[in-house]
Amino acid sequence: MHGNGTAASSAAPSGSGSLAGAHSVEEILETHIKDPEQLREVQRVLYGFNCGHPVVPLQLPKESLAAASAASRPFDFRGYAFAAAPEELRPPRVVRIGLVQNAVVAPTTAPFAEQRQAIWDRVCEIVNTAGAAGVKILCLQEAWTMPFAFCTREKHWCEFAESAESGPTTALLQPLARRWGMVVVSPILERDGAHGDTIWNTAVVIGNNGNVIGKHRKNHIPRVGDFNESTYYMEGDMGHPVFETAYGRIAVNICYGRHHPLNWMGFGLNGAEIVFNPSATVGELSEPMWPIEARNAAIANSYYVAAINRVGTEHFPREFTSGDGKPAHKDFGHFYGSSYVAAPDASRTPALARDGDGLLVADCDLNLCRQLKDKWGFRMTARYPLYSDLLAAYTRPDYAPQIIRDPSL
Ligand SMILES: NC(=O)NCCC(=O)O
Repeated sequence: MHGNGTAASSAAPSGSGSLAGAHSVEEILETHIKDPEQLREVQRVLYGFNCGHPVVPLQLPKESLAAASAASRPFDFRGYAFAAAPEELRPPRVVRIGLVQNAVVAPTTAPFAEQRQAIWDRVCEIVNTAGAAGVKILCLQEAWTMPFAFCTREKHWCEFAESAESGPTTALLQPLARRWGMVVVSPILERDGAHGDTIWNTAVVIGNNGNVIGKHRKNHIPRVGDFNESTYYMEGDMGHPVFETAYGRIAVNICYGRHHPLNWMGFGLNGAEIVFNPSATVGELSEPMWPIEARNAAIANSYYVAAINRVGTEHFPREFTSGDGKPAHKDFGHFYGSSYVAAPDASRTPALARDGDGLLVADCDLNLCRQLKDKWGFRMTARYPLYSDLLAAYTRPDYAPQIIRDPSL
């Protein structure tokens, strides 16, 4: 499945965040299923077919592949193309999107300015590779400018928070967006100066002209395991905005929101064609959910989903606990990368590596969204007034669950 046009690195040492020595589930399947017909059938069932075959590898520009290999550290760089059926009245609407997963660079004990600068430098290298490869909408991982220090509950990490509209990270990305004519989705820790310096987990959407189109604040804050994010910020207050960009209508469902089907639905009702899901999650907690949730959302809402996860293990200077019976520890566990794109027809790309930085490029024909709506009719067969009545009743304090008890009990 890796096929042409990739700069994937060679066999992973086991114990480095790899899967028993492999970079990905796909690599294990390809290595061990020797019969091509059986491999194709496994791919069809597990990864879906797009227009009758597995999602096709994309020929990436040679110069971009060379840039990825020559980067300060090489990264997993691969591309795939989703097609739609030809239509008589509409031309294809193909947009090239990019997903970036990256490990932090400097140790978490380094001065904050040094940590942030090292991440900025690394990610800008990848952003420029994406731009040169023709990516038109790029999304970075959750809270990309910092270590995911929310496990610690220590407040000095709040220093990384900055203005969405005029902070240094937005200023850094604006010229890159202009240079490449690329929309950039930049998930950061936001400090809202106009509202008493409150902090949010926010994705800033920078347009292809370098302007800030808008922002979205994470709707659902986890309270699970070491994800002690509620110590830092509250649930977002911006609903389910969809951003109409030069290349299509996009939305951002930040990390833990992916466990909430109604959150995905909100972006769909507002007309999203691509929903980015920048995340930070670890193997022990959520890995079996990862290949399912984004894909299910793409199917149910007739849009593309770009699922992006942080990668690597981040060690913190002081021990922390989270009241879950685990002994005090200094790391979250391994962020397992494995970013991928899912399409509304139930097909998906293979994942980026579990154990290293990566850039995944995907050509998405947006015509596929309406084609799937026409085929399956989920928007028409949904019973919104029925759900609306249920939710209205459920949110009242006097709600009684609709349970019909077996009278013979
Ligand atoms: N960043 C974040 O919300 N993580 C929560 C864990 C998960 O959703 O898998």
